[in-house]
Amino acid sequence: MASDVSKLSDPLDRVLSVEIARVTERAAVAAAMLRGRGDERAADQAAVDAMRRELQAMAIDGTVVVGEGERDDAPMLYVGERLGLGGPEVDLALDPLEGTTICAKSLPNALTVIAVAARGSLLVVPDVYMEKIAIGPGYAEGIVGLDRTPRQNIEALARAKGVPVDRITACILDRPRHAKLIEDIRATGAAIRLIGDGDVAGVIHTTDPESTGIDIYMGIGGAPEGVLAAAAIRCTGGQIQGRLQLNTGEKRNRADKLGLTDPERIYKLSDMVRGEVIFAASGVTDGNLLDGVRFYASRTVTHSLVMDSRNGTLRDMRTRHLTSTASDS
Ligand SMILES: O=P(O)(O)OC[C@H]1O[C@](O)(COP(=O)(O)O)[C@@H](O)[C@@H]1O
Repeated sequence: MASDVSKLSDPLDRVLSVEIARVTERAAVAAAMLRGRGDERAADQAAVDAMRRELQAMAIDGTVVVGEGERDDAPMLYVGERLGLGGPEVDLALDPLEGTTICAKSLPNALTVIAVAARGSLLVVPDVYMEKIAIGPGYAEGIVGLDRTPRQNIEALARAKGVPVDRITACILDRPRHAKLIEDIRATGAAIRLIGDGDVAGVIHTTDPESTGIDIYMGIGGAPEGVLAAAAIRCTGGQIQGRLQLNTGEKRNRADKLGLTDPERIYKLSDMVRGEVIFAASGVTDGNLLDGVRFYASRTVTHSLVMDSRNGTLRDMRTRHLTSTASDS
């Protein structure tokens, strides 16, 4: 089947946008069974196994473009792996457990995440760091950017939002590399929500500041997570920019091989996601936008967001799984 965007509106693909929730739900249940056990690897492996099993059973011809790593390092869900029973040719960007440490410590905002797009429409990035900036919908294009200082960005956002700077909250990963960024933002008077992990959630939180209290995401995290976050922003509206952190020859070579030849390039949303996309995330632990998995005697309940850029839908889904089927995947 052809992979152009128009084919993504056929009936089979409409089913896909709901079916994809099953993939993140099953991964979330598997990871949640290992919440708070202090074993990051086990939780991640459980999520990987569940996600892979569900993807294998779908009527797609999927290729992992953002996954668990290179083929040699990742036996499953590696970049380039083909998944599915056959059907529309799609790119898969996934993170079976975004926030492995969060899950192992049972802290907020661990997610399972996937984005599905027509083949060739997602930016393929090396597994390096990416500097990111993101804001939610409703602002003029380009009011913030990686080519500006933190102060310029915070002040521009406050002006656009019509509030004083001290009403703005930025979300940043709590890392030593962000010491200067944090200092610069605090100097403006803005507040900072420091998160231990999980910058896909951090970016998504900017799309609903009234619920999450987060207006802007800034800082350096994983490049694969940047593409996943961009897929979500493509569905919700909003803006994101990313710049790969190619500070060694080896990293520049890896980027070069993927055709990313300019180490200074700022990637915009339209560079990272070049077409329509379906994005799904399920909560593993409780968070600002998604509840974690709830286990009861007879059922397990998952909470997911499924977004589809083709029709601008955002489904906020709670799914009950009979206990006998929720954990047997
Ligand atoms: O922990 P680092 O090296 O600063 O990397 C940041 C990246 O790690 C995460 O916090 C969590 O990633 P994992 O789920 O792979 O542990 C990402 O959200 C973020 O992009």
